[in-house]
Amino acid sequence: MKLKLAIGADHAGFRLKEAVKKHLDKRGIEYKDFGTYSEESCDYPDIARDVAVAVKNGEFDFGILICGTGIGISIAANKIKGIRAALCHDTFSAKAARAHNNANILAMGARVIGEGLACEIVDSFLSAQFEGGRHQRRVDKIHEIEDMQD
Ligand SMILES: O=C(CO)[C@H](O)[C@H](O)COP(=O)(O)O
Repeated sequence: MKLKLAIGADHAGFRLKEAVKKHLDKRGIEYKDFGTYSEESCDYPDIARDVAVAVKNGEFDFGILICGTGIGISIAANKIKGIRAALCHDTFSAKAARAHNNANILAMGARVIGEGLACEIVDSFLSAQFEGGRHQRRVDKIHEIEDMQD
């Protein structure tokens, strides 16, 4: 299956986003860059919203979001119904985020990890498969909680 990704970052994540894009280019993985496009200060919820909505609408298989810590941008993305954004700073968590949580967005903090590790985390996230079974039941329960808010 040919993957299509949505990628976005705030000003703090801009440089790491560019490094991850280069890595995706090398791997021949298609993506759309939702910005930001410079290190000029901006607000991470704006980027999180655009990427999360595009992933939720099925335009992309997965999203990648980067801010300084990865915290704000993942919190914001998780406000979109159907989004399971996972903040990962190690490859084990990135793999588990897909295998157990069926995460559809990977979030990272550019002020926390370097480019090499970030690219390995992206690879781990993209190569893992959701295992279903008991994990599906738990993911369903997450979305039941979401539905309680309507
Ligand atoms: O990590 C972040 C949110 O979780 C932001 O990137 C960070 O808060 C931006 O800070 P500043 O405006 O001081 O560069």
